[in-house]
Formats: sequence, structure tokens, C-alpha cells
Amino acid sequence: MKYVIGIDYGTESGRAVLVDLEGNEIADHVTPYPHGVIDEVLPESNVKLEPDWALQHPGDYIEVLATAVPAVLQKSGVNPADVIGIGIDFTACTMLPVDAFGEPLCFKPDLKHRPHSWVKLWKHHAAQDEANLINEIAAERGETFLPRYGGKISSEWMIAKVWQILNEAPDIYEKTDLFLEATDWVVFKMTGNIVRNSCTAGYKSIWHKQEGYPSKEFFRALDPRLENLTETKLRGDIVPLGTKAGELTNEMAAMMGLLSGTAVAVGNVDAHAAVPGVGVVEPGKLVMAMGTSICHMLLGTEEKRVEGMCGVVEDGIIPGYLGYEAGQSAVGDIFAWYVEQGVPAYVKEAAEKEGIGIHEWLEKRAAAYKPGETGLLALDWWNGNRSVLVDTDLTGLMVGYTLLTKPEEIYRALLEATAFGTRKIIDAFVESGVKVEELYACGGLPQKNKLLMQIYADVTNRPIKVAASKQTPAVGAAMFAAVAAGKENGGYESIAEAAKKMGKVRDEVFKPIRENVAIYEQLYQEYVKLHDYFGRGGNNVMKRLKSIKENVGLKESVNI
Ligand SMILES: Nc1ncnc2c1ncn2[C@@H]1O[C@H](COP(=O)(O)OP(=O)(O)O)[C@@H](O)[C@H]1O
Ligand SMILES: O=C(CO)[C@H](O)[C@H](O)COP(=O)(O)O
Repeated sequence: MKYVIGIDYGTESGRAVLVDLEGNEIADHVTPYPHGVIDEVLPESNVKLEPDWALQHPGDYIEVLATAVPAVLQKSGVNPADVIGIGIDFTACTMLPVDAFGEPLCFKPDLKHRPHSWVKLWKHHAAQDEANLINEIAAERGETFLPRYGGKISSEWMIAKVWQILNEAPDIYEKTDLFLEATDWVVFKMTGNIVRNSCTAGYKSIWHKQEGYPSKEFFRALDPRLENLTETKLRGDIVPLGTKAGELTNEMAAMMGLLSGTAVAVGNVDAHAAVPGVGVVEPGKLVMAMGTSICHMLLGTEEKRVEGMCGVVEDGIIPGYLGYEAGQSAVGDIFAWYVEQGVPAYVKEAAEKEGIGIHEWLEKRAAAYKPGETGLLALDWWNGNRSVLVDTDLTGLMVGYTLLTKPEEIYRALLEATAFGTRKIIDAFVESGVKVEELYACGGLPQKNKLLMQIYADVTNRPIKVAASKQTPAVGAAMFAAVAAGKENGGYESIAEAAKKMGKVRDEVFKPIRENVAIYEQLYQEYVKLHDYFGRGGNNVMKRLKSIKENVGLKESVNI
């Protein structure tokens, strides 16, 4: 028997699975990141961060390799010699500046108190000014790449983040030898090879299989100092998913408890790895990676223009297809916010008394309501809007409160708001000619909240299949590891073959309930009105409030 290991680097933790080549999970292990998401102060130096910042500690990623891999080996009792490959997937664009030896700049004693030397997590939203300018200039110049990204480049992505570093900490920019996606950096740590993967390059760094990066003229128009960015600090080979990046070095193999020489696949993105993870290798099946955020992944046969999509990349998910990505930048995070910041003490006490979590308590009570019965309607923009508006300056909203409104009603309205956000994305695909017939859900949320899944089925009026694994992206990453290992070593020829053999969904399907669908259709039309009014310039109150807040002096002097 041969095995592969996949590691999913999420927002809060790294999750490893050891699977056999039939996709059976033999062992898994979750390693929380010791430093978590760094969004208030830097470790050690305690330097305060500005609003909208979100950083990570690169050492935490290595900690996952050192902890989770030995743990799955030990739990499974599998002989390391039978592990033929390892693959990882990551949140993205999660990027970091490294020196000529590939060492993160934040590891340097003289730079560790500088926020810009750290890993910028995908949800670092402080490069919005740069993103706005990128969009303005690209639109003025009629850049052909813009429609491939739904008309807007996000502040979450590589170029905006790099430009923010250049603007706010030019010396850090100068000291950077390469800006790397964290997924490519971890692969480099495992193999000693710097190999960029086509998925993050395509979706997050405006790279195109035929056209490459945007032109020097475009970068010069942004800022003359960026003119040579792609051939200097973004240089390096960009290779397709499933390619073998190299083999585990002696040092890393010893640390991870594997054999040196074990095949390592090039890096991947979490949501993208989840697609083969649920066995999807054809168009019409929208895969939702549902966790703190949602990524919506879809395959197509033609390059269509879809409003606000995150991107369409040839071979970006499964070779041979156009891979579409859209997303919502907060979903579970909104529910977490409410549970942590919004529920009254009596809810916490009641949940504790019943011996269940607050989410579960709220879900149980919220499930007793019919659609429309709460009288509430919310916009799901607690962390901005990723698709279809692509605007991180938008904020949350709820209408319909009365003196009788209960916490479980608010919770239900928040679940519904995120479902409406997904419906808006599906509508955008369908209206642009990209078909969406059924939904596949993976990630933490489908395992945790059945009410949420039923609401999604009702709001979208489509059946939802749920991944068999709790760690679907990790299983997908393991499939790419099997491809990187190659058939000759017991792996697979292609990801399609691996997905066919290893991808699994549960028997349970969430089917739309006709009466609910009808009421949600009405509520969705109201959602669309609010969405367009607050999101398309009818009333820019959210932006005005944000700017008043900034001007009022929350911005204490920080050491960037
Ligand atoms: N019972 C629940 N219902 C809804 N959301 C939940 C529940 N339990 C946890 N969550 C949310 O799930 C999110 C974590 O999702 P998960 O997929 O495990 O992680 P990640 O997004 O980091 O991959 C958190 O935002 C948390 O608030
Ligand atoms: O933008 C992404 C993928 O393209 C991020 O990786 C994603 O939104 C973060 O995922 P999660 O909420 O599951 O940690």
C-alpha cells in the first residue's frame, strides 16, 4: 500500500491528512498556528498595527510541518517509506518578502519590528488605495487582463500588497529579493527549490499562460519604481499544478519524519485544491470552500467575462479547463463575530447549561423559524465584498430590528445574508453564460451547521452535495502529491485520474424545499435592492463612515 500526505494551510491552523491512493483518510491532525492571525500588535516588539492589517508568522507554517506530519505518521502507523508524495495548499494571496537565501525579512533582528517585513495574510485589506489605483490605471489604459478578473484587481492580491510595501516602506521593498506566495515559500523550505505555481500566479499575480504578466509599461504607469517588478522580485519559473517541485531535503525529512527524496508537489490554493478533493473535474459543478470565508470554484470551457469574479485562469484548477473563482471575504468570520461580540450573557449561560457551543445553541433556535419570519435582512459585508462588487470598503448592515428581535433571529439573518451573497455570485456566472447546475460544499461550515446548508440550498434553489472529508483541500493537495510522485512510483498520471479514484462526497444531499425557495426569492430581491443601493453608489454612507473614522484619529502613529 502506498500513501500521500496533503496539508491545508488555513487562516487559523494547518491541517494534515494521510490518505491512501483510494482516497481513504487514514489519519489527520490539526496544528493551530502559535501566533494565529496577527492583526493588532507584532509579536515580541508589540508594534501596533493599523486597521485592516492581517499578518502571519512564517515560523508557524514550519511548526505545522514539524508537528502535523509526524502526528499523522504516528497515528496511522504507516511506514514513511510508503509515503510517495506530499502536497500543500494555502490561503492566498498570502505573501512575504524574502532575502536572497529565501529567508523571510521578518526573521531579521533589525526588521522584525517592521510590519511590512511580515507575511501579509490573504485578508490583509490595507492595500485598498493601491488596488483602487491599479484598477483606475488599468481601465484607463484598456488593459486586456482586467476583464479576466471581473473588472477589478483586489487589494488582497500580490501587486496591491507589493505596491503598498513600496509606498510605505521603500527600504523593505529594496531589501526584498523575492516576493513569494507563502505556499511557494513552504515548498521552497521543503525542497530547497523556488518554484512558483501557475494557480497563485494566475489568480493572484495577474499572470496569464499565454501573455505572461502585465507589460512593463503598465507597471511603469503605476509607479516607475515597479517597472521591472516581474523580472526582478517576482522572477522565477511558473509551473502547472501537479508538477513535482522537488524532493524533501535531508534536514526537512528528518524534521517531518519522512524519507529524504520524497516527492513534493508545487504549491496550490486551498479552495482550488478542494475541487478535485470532492471529485469535481468537469463544468457545471460549483464547489464552495466554506470556512471563515467562501471561495466559489467553477470549471468552464470558454473564457467568459463575469462581473466581479476573482479571476478566470486557464488550467488554474484542473488542467484542460478554464478555472473560475469568486468569493465572499467573510462568512464563518461573521458568525464568529456575532458569537464573540454580539450575543447577550444569557445565551452564553444557556448554551453552557445545555453543554453545547453558542453556535449550536443559536442554530437550534434559529432553525425553528421559517424563512421571512424574523423580519430581518442583512448585507454580508462585515469584511468588505469580494464578489461581485470587489470593494473592501463596504461594511455590514442589518435592517428590520424591533424591540422584540432575538439573538437567534439575528444569527439566522446573518446565515441568510451569506447565502444571498452566494446567490448573487451564482447569478453573475449564469447571466454571463457559465452554467451552474449543482453545488458541492466543503470546508468547516458544512460539517458544523446543517441549518446553514439548508438555507443555501433554498436560497440558490440547487441541491448541495457535501464533501466526505473534513479536510477536503488537504485531500486535494494529497491528490496533487500523487500526481507529482508519478505513476511509476505508485501515484497517478493526471489529476483527473486521481480525483476519480480519490474524490468523495457524502450520501446526504441538501435539497431545496419548494416553499422556502419561494419566500427566499422575495427576500433575495430585497437583498439585491440593498446590495445595489449601498454597493453601487446609490448611497456611499459606508465609505463616508469609514473615512470619518480614519480621520477622527484612530490612526495612531505606527512604525511601518
Ligand atoms: N456551528 C457553527 N456554525 C457556523 N459557523 C461556525 C460554527 N462553528 C464554527 N463556525 C465558524 O467556522 C469558521 C471556521 O471554519 P473552518 O473551515 O474550520 O476554518 P478555515 O476557514 O480557517 O479553513 C469560523 O469562522 C467559525 O466562526
Ligand atoms: O482567497 C482565498 C483563496 O483564493 C483564500 O485562501 C481564502 O478566502 C481563505 O480561505 P479560508 O477562509 O478557508 O481560510
